[in-house]
Amino acid sequence: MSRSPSPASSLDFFESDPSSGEEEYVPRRRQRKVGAAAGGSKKVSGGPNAGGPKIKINLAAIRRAQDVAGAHPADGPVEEEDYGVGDDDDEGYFDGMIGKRGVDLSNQSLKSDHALRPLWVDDTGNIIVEAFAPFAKQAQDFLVAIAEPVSRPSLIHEYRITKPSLHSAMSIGLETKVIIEVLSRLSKTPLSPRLTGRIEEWTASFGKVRLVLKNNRYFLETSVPEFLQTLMTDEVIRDCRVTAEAEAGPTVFGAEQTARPRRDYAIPGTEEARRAERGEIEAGAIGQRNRDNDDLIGAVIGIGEADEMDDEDDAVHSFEVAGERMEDVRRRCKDIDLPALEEYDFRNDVQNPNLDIQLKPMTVIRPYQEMSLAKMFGNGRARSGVIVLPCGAGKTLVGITAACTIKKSALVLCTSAVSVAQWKQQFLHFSNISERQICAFTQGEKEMFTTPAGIVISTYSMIAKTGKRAHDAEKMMQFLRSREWGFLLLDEVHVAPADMFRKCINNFKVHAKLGLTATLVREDDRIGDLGYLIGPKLYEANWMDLAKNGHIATVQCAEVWCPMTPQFYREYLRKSSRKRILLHAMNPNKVQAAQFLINYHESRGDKVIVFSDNVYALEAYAKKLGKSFIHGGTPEGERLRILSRFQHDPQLNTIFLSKVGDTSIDLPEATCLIQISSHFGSRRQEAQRLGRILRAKRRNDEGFNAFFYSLVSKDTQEMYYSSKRQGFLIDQGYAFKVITELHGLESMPNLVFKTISEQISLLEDVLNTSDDKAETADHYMRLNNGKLMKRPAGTQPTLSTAGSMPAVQRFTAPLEHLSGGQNLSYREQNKSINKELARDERQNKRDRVGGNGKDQHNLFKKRKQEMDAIKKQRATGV
Ligand SMILES: Nc1ncnc2c1ncn2[C@@H]1O[C@H](COP(=O)(O)OP(=O)(O)OP(=O)(O)O)[C@@H](O)[C@H]1O
Repeated sequence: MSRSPSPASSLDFFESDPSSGEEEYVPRRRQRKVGAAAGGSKKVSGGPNAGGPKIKINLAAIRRAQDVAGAHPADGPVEEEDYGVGDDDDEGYFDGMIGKRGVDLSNQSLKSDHALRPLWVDDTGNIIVEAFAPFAKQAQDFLVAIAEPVSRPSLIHEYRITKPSLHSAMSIGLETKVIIEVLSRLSKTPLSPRLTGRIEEWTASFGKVRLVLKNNRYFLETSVPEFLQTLMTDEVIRDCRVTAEAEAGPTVFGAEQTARPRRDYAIPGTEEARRAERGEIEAGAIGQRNRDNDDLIGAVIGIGEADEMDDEDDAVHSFEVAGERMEDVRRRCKDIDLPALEEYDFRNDVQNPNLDIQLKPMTVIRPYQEMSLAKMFGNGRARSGVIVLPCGAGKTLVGITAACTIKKSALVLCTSAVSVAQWKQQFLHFSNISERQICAFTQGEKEMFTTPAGIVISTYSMIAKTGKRAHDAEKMMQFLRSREWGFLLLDEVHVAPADMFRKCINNFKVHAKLGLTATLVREDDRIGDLGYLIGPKLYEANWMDLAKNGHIATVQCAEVWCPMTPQFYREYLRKSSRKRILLHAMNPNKVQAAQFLINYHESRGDKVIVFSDNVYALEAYAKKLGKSFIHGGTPEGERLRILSRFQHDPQLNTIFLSKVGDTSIDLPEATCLIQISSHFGSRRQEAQRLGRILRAKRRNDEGFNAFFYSLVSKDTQEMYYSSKRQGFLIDQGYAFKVITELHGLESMPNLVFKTISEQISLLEDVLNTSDDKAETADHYMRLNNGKLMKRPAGTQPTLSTAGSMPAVQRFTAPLEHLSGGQNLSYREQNKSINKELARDERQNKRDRVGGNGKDQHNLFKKRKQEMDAIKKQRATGV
């Protein structure tokens, strides 16, 4: 399945079948482990009752890149991400997993009909799926619900049962008995008692404790007296109790408090909703259908419906906890294995006014969007949790449909002012909400809705801001804090665990929370915190399935190895790590590879985005190759003009973008992406960048492929970071191919840096450049008054950050900033290709209206003649 990189004779290797396992490239970090300590293959012997053959599974080839400790370059600084993300590669979501790595089946015997069953399940909870086996599709639907997908390439998938994954399963209505029974039926070997024991132990207490918001006060509820005892005597939770309640002891409610109905209404935008509207199905029928659907695999292998929760008839004990200690309560409940379930019975909430919002009749949601929402609303209530869908798959519509289902006031948080504008526009586009009912809370807009219920859209940084606020912003915050919200929607929820944003979740009285993301990864250990901050993962789509069905584009990925020139490499080995960054980014062979690929793809009719985190390299490449570029310092008008020309002008087919283009950029025209310098090892950034071409307009053309190239200087630290960055995408099933030679490059006309003297001159430029140019962060933003300033920590660079800033800002800065000296490096851009392009455009315009006299419209000719006559009269006095 894996192969060592070999020279590609030309780009035509992309024509090979992308689904072929043969073509898959396993990154270096994995390769090191293959056949070494990992124990490349394991034997499974047929037991006495097995009757099956002896089977060998090559496990090493499908292990995750993250499993293997790659050599960390001694000089490789790991830069902090935005939002306070640190540098450790950890997988918080997997905390509490049963087994660590690998599938050990040495003591297991095969069932006689094992060939029909798709799963290998070991006693530690690691699962291998044969994606080609009968029932594999149903098995995967089931596994997504009960386990963490670890890696899903074309033929063999890997999952892992973890404590949080079991909690997710329970939260969407699966029962312990069903989980064990279905797993057992799908497994080629009998389940070990150790595994079933663990599953029983870990699911025993789930769903028995609930966190409920009533009349602006939070209560912990349980119907199990021992759990109540544990909660009330726990020192952390005791500390969070509201004192008056503590003295009074817990309240006992009737059984109706925990009744768990089935969903008996249709999710808007679905076929079911349309049939219900036409009166073709009734509520009772919907409830029954959902009962059947909830039994995920029952229809296929004959398991009966899941049992109802057995606590329905018990009395419920509850005590109040302080709203401002919510994070502590949630975390503690998780730590003592009594995770608090948060569900909102919005249909029976009479305290909060209803919001008149529904999807427009023309809005139809896609099957995977419906499936993710069915997990959220499975039992009639709104479960808090996280939905994971690939970039460009339509998370916005999922969020809007959830809001249309709950029909209560909603608060939407996004990462930038651009996203706020996009969310507002999408709400207005897909639903019947009126302008009066929806408002944005950003630096520039601070309107409140005037109706009893409404929607507010804001940014994490706006909400999390500490210190003194402007009067109107403070008033808005008071408004937001003072009321109960039916629904909190968190876009790009992977940012929420960062210190500065956590308070966004705890600051408000919220019933249901939904987090949306494409990349449930962070380079620190905090992704697991989402489990208690928001709720369990409710659904995670398979990127490859969505690509197969044309919902996102099919992408061919490649890593292009560019050898360093001898001169550059000599300096690379001598210099400090900061200078090294510039040297491997500016490697002349890499510039040539970029030029070759741009030419190749432009000639095929592709629109190309070139990403560079390093602004120095970005400008140098773009100027040398005569292309337009955008970074944090590019004025707003110029950005818009370049983006618009990229979309509509057949003459402008390539743009260079810095980090500002990572998110919030919707360019469905783009079909090819080339990365020349990247942000160390961020898996999330790699996936977000790929997301820019997943929306390709032409994705439904037969045989259409988008292309993603990462250019890497060979034998430098870039190679290590590159393989780390690819980890997430490889686990989604993307195969990275290695190109070591671009045939035809040498003979390309106008090849840049062809002679040694040109290369040495470039080297001199790089060596004479100050080390701070090595920074990969695009630290600058342009204010409305045209000045550049350092972007505040924690804010994300976006394509219109400038527009979101106030005209006047007070900030501390060195003296040269007062003289505008800090702009010097950006002044240069005024002479850049961007300016030349603008000049050309003006000239073209003049030519079009006939400024040079040729092809002039008669009207202009006449006007010119009149003006000439007047001038002549004045000059001659006649
Ligand atoms: N059911 C649908 N019907 C019609 N259009 C849809 C549907 N779902 C999504 N889209 C369209 O797909 C495009 C991508 O959607 P959206 O911007 O929500 O993606 P996303 O998942 O948020 O991507 P990213 O993570 O990159 O921001 C949008 O133009 C959106 O209108």
